[in-house]
Amino acid sequence: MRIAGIIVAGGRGTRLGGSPKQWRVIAGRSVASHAMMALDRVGADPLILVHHADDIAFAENVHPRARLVVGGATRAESVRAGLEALAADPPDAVLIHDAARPCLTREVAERVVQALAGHEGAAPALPVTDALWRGVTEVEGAQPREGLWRAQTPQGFRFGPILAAHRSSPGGAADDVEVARMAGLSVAIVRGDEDNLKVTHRGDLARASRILEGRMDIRTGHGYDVHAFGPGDHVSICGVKIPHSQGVVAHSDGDVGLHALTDAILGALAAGDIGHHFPPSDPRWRGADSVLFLDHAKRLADEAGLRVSHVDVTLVCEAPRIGPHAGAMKDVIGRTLGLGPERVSIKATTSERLGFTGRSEGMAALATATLVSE
Ligand SMILES: Nc1ccn([C@@H]2O[C@H](COP(=O)(O)OP(=O)(O)OP(=O)(O)O)[C@@H](O)[C@H]2O)c(=O)n1
Ligand SMILES: C[C@](O)(CO)[C@H](O)COP(=O)(O)O
Repeated sequence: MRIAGIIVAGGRGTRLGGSPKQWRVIAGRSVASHAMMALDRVGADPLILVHHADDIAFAENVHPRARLVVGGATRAESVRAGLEALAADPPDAVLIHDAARPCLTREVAERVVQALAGHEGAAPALPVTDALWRGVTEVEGAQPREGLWRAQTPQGFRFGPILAAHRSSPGGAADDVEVARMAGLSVAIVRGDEDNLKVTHRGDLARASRILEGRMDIRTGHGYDVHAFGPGDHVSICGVKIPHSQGVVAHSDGDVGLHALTDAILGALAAGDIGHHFPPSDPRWRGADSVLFLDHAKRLADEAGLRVSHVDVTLVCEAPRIGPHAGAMKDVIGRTLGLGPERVSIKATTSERLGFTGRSEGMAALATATLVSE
């Protein structure tokens, strides 16, 4: 089943006040970006981001796969704009989600998708657990709560029926389930999540931020490598070929910096060490460019849903001098890992002529890598 995602982000956030809530940054990214990533994780494709006409600059930075669509004056009009944008190449189903609900989990979204197998629509909700009253300043009566639910998003639907329902809707519906029900569609209720709150009032941003930060997976790995100097006229360090009076003894290009860094990333992933992934006994890695090893570690991190956020490499040698090449080293590592120069640190030290590095018998490198969940 091909499932598209629509994230409605066209509101003004008047109840919260200040700049529109969906573009505020919590736990490292905008509220809308968290919402978008949640739909991305369940494979929704394409991802439509419906935004206010004034907010194009915010919307452009939300997600690399976002298709931007300008919304309308009400939530229902914004949803309709998103649905119409999909109509030329209709998916089988669509998940419609509030940008203002950044704490959506994969489990809730998957429950909605699974329920679509047997229904035209499905949506998450939580039963009302508090007593309900009617009244303004005094209690005028009790309202039975049995059979009442608090509606959440994403609300999922077969695409054709929900597009037709929105096209024929008179307007004024609070959500897409109401639009669907008015058109006679069946909508299953699936279990929602107390944490899937809609950022609406003061205090909700802080609560959402606490929930997201509590879920964040932050890992650190470290790596260490040594190579002996031997015959040759250059050394490769952190991807940069530096002329030198000696070379290094190694199976690959003997790049201590990239080997230590690759091991640091593998360490954060608890995925063994570089020798496990690229055995020295394997002739394929003879003279290999070590950028290849670093790229492999980055791909393993991507597959685990982790992003390399920062790396720090310390090179230990009496010579060659590292300083003049540190910028080029940062470029190679930054390009391979998708990091800006402010997130790649290259440091160097001599060992005061002590030990094997001090006697220039070889060089060493130490590295740490910090990985965070996407
Ligand atoms: N014209 C509108 C109005 C709302 N929304 C979106 O619908 C979701 C739920 O709406 P709500 O929480 O009411 O957001 P706002 O309308 O922004 O808030 P407020 O009512 O406080 O102004 C939000 O992601 C909001 O951006 C939209 O896409 N287009
Ligand atoms: C769609 C919705 O999130 C379901 O709870 C909600 O109705 C939209 O927010 P609003 O405050 O009603 O605009």
